[in-house]
Amino acid sequence: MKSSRIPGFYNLSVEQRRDLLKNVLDFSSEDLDDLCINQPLSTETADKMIENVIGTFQLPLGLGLNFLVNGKEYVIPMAIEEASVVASASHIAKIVRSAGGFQTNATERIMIGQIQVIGCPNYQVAKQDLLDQKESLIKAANAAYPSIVNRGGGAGDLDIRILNEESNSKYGQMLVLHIYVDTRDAMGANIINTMVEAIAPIVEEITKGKVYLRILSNFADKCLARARCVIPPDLLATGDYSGEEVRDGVVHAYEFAESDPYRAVTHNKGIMNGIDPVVIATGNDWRAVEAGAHAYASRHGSYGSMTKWFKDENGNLVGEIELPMSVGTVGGATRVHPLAKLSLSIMDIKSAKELAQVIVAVGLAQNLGALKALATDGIQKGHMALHSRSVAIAAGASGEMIDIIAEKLIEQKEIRVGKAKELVEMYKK
Ligand SMILES: CC(C)(COP(=O)([O-])OP(=O)([O-])OC[C@H]1O[C@@H](n2cnc3c(N)ncnc32)[C@H](O)[C@@H]1OP(=O)([O-])[O-])[C@@H](O)C(=O)NCCC(=O)NCCSC(=O)C[C@@](C)(O)CC(=O)[O-]
Ligand SMILES: NC(=O)C1=CN([C@@H]2O[C@H](COP(=O)(O)OP(=O)(O)OC[C@H]3O[C@@H](n4cnc5c(N)ncnc54)[C@H](OP(=O)(O)O)[C@@H]3O)[C@@H](O)[C@H]2O)C=CC1
Repeated sequence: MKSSRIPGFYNLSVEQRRDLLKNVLDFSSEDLDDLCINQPLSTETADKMIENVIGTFQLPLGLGLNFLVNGKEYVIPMAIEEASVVASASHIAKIVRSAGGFQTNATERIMIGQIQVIGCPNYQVAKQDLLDQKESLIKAANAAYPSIVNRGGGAGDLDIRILNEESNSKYGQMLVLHIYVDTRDAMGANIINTMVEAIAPIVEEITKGKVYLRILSNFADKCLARARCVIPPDLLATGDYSGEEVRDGVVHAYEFAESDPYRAVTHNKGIMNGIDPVVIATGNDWRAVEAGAHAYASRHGSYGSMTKWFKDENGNLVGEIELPMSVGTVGGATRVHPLAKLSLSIMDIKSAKELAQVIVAVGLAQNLGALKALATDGIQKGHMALHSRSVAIAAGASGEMIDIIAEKLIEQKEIRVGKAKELVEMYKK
């Protein structure tokens, strides 16, 4: 990829955008047309993916542009129904690339499997007996899934917790075994679930208790991805607002989210506006990512911001994000849904670790996009202007009428379906 900076991409027609993409990314016309125009997910494939299929459900697939992450150019496929998200991500990526781009890193991709044991005659003894058998339990887990070991991953460690030990606890005692598994480029749910189910009988034998749940934990706090950006204030100036004013507004917005869960939830929704579309476009499990991200935002006891924004000693705006990111470049639907394969090739992603880092960079950009708008003109100006086309369609506009009605809604500063219906009726007369 030469550059992800493609000015005015949004002014082109969909066909022109596809043509440009073919040139930039070296895709054959047939490949792209097959995926985008001809049925991208066939009913036959869909019928094999889930149950009781009657069809497929489509979402718009747009491209987040201008992303520079660790010095590499990325065009980011985003599958989302909400207007202004893709524009906003591209807008901030354009600013951040002028400041050197996003810097990212990630931990090893260690996922956690849980085994719940109830009714141990002595929980402390059971815990010690399991720890004494640690090596053989890990060996048994790996024997249940040798291919992940051959790929350089597999179970590497375990630990034990006893829950509800206090005598006044509302619930009964239970022992929980955590097994830590490097799942390489897979999200790893099936790998982990196979392992925990395989070792459960051995755990029962050792603890003399009864095993109930054996399942992956979506609180993937050992599979983290991080992104950071440092932006000189002059790059943030907009309209009548100086860069310093925008920077300070963003920092105040962060402090609001950190101080108030009512604001933190909305703030974090804005972050997931960027994260979910990439997770969906790559065929990953967005429920797993959502659950993990919100739990991580509560890890200090109260629900807070998934990002951090502050002013550094040189007056720059610094943004940081760290989230669990249990995504894969293999497994699940990543290699089944044709558009997921296309999305991974558009980004030229080589590993799950790389994908995780790009995703959190998009989340950080999206958060700044929303905060910059909120701290200056307000969200309605940019967001509703772009949403006006959906409002026109909802009111019954079609074809060339859509843009005409949308423009009138913006002009008259009344972007709502009732008004659009009136305009559609007038247009038809
Ligand atoms: C919408 C913008 C970007 C306009 O912002 P602007 O300053 O008018 O943009 P611009 O015309 O100066 O263009 C700057 C760049 O933005 C991109 N861009 C600009 N327009 C387009 C377009 N039509 N299509 C595609 N890309 C577009 C494009 O990259 C362009 O560069 P160029 O290529 O021209 O050199 C800005 O107003 C914005 O970012 N607003 C925020 C939008 C947002 O956050 N939407 C999310 C929905 S609201 C929500 O759900 C979350 C929230 C808000 O509640 C979260 C929270 O509370 O924290
Ligand atoms: N709580 C949750 O989140 C749950 C989620 N799920 C679902 O599980 C699915 C994800 O499970 P997952 O185990 O990732 O997927 P899969 O079992 O579909 O795929 C993983 C397999 O891909 C193969 N593989 C090929 N190349 C690599 C590589 N480089 N690194 C790692 N593995 C590779 C491996 O098999 P081999 O070595 O044999 O080739 C590996 O076992 C998702 O669909 C998710 O929705 C399911 C249950 C619970």
